[in-house]
Amino acid sequence: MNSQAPIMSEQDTPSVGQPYTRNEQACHDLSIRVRDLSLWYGKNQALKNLNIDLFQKNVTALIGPSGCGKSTFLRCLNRMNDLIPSVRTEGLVEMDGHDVNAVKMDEVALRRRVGMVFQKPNPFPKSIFENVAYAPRMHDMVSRKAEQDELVEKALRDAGLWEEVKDKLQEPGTSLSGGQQQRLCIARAIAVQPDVILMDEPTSALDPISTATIEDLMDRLKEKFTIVTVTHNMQQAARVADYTAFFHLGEIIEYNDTKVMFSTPAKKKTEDYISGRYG
Ligand SMILES: Nc1ncnc2c1ncn2[C@@H]1O[C@H](COP(=O)(O)OP(=O)(O)OP(=O)(O)O)[C@@H](O)[C@H]1O
Repeated sequence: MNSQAPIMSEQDTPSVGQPYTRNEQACHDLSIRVRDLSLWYGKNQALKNLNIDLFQKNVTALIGPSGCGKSTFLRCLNRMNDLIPSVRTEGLVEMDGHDVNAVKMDEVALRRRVGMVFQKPNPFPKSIFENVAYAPRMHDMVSRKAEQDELVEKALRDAGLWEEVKDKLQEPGTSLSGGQQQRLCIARAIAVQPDVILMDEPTSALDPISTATIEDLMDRLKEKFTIVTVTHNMQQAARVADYTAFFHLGEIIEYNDTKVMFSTPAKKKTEDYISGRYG
C-alpha cells in the first residue's frame, strides 16, 4: 500500500449515491472525481448515480457480477462510450480537475492521458518496435531516431518485456505469446506517458504464470501511474488493488481500502459477493 495513500475506516465507506468524503491530505492524491454519473444505452440504464474518487498512483479494482456496469464505467473515464450511438450520460467525470466531457476537451489528448488495456491482447499487425513507437510518433513526442529507440526500450523495460524481445524488435507483435502480447500492449499504453491506465480484465485470457507476471507488473507500474482495473477474480483484486469498488446492478454498493473490504465488508451484498455466494 502506498504510504501516502489515505487510510479509510469503515465509517468512510460511502452510502449509495453519496460522494466519498476525505481528509485534506487525500485531496492531493485525487486523480479522477466522479459525481452523480448515470449512463443509458437507449432506454436501459447501465450506471446509476455513481459517486467515487479514484486516487493517484494506486490500483483500484472494480468488482461485481456480470453486467453490473464495470466496463461501462471504465469507458466513461476515457470517453470510449462516445463511440456507441445509443449512449447518453449525465453527471461529472473530472480528471485532475478538468471535466472530461467538456466540449473543449480534446478526445485525442484525453486518450493520451488515459491509456487502455483490454481483455484480449490486441497488438497492431506491425512489428514489436512499431507497436510501441507508433503512438509517441503520432503525438510528436519523439523527433530523432535515437530518441525513439530510447523511448521504445524504456517502455518495454517498464512493461517487463525488454529482455525477452530486445533481439527481435522487428518481428510481428502477434508472434509473441499471449502473456507477452499483453505486456506489449501495456508497453504501448505507457509509451505515451499517460497519467492513468485502464485495464479491462487484463489477465482473463492468460495462463496463471502470465497472470502472475502482469500482477507483479501492476504493482511496479503504480509507482508511476494510476491504475483502474476490472476483474472477476477476487484473489486478484485482493492481491493487486489498494482500493476496491463493488458494483451491483449499475450502482456502487461499497468502495473502500481493499484489505478492509475483504476482511470486514460493510454491506451484506458485498460480503455475499466476495465470499462467492453469487456472481
Ligand atoms: N454497447 C452496448 N450496447 C447496449 N448495451 C450495453 C452495451 N454494453 C453494455 N451494455 C449493457 O450495459 C450493462 C452493463 O454492461 P457492462 O459490460 O458494463 O457490465 P460488466 O459489469 O462489465 O459485465 P462483465 O463483467 O460481464 O464484462 C449490461 O446490461 C449490458 O448488457
